[in-house]
Amino acid sequence: MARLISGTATAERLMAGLATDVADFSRAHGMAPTLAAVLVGDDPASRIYVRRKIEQCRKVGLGSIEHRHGADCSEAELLALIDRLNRDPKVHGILVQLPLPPQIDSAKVLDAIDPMKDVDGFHPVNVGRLSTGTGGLIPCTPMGCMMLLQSELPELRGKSAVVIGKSNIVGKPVALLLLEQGCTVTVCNRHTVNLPDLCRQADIIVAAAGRAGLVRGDWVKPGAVIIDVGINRIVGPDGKGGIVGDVTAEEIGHAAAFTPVPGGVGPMTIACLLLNTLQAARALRAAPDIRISDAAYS
Ligand SMILES: Nc1nc2c(c(=O)[nH]1)N[C@@H](CN(C=O)c1ccc(C(=O)N[C@@H](CCC(=O)O)C(=O)O)cc1)CN2
Ligand SMILES: [Mg+2]
Repeated sequence: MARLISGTATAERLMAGLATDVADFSRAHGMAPTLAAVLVGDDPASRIYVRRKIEQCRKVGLGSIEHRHGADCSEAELLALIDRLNRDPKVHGILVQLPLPPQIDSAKVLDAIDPMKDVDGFHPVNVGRLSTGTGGLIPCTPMGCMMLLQSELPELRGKSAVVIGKSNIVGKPVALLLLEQGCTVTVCNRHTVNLPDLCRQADIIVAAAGRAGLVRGDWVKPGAVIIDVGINRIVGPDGKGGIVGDVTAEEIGHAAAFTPVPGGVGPMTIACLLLNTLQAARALRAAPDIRISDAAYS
């Protein structure tokens, strides 16, 4: 039977360690690392995720500020808010919950966030740092994927990995992180010719295509490790709603290990966001002199 890699348990352990580190930071600097979470519009899932992020901040002792705007918020208003948060020395991390309403250019908004406060790791400076392996803030879901994968397979050098999905949030950054660890990476999408054959050769499959049950049992090599990033809302034959991943979980008993949905990568996303907020606060404290806006750092 394949081992279940619990994101819920790993996230809890990560949060327990974080609580200690956050307390140390707060004691040393007389202020808690603080996250500003920006929610625009009324997408129900986004509201739940932002609420959870704020709750989890409280659990580990991080400060948090929530900024809510209606669905009719203009791009200019949002950019003005980002500018204020960039300049606010009491804010160490800025997160703009995605997706944004259609009148707002998401790329423009993400580009406006100070890269040192970009705790989602979506700013082009952090994307560039990731692609050159030169540090920066790493996107939360890919970081969570790597932590879960390495808890099962500590040595990744020489392993073959297939990533299904090329999104900026998951597919591309996770492929870069795998490359950095010495994997041979094939980045695919659900239209890739011979996708099942490519998967059958892989030691690692990261499924991030957003298609319920896309990866079937006979696509999986015995002993492979499967990281399922899909979050697909479905209605079962009994009429009840639920969430499933991109992998047909009941068919992969011959894998070595897999992340479940729910309870796999999802909980790690928020834990890694908290970790990034602490990292950002530390980096800002370490480099106060190069920041024109932070006169309050002493
Ligand atoms: N600014 C950002 N926007 C979005 C991100 C992101 O990382 N930054 N990722 C997703 C949403 N997301 C966090 O924001 C997120 C998604 C899912 C989970 C999670 O814990 N999922 C559960 C199951 C789903 C549920 O219960 O509703 C799980 O997998 O166990 C956490 C965070 C898009 N937007
Ligand atoms: Mg948009």
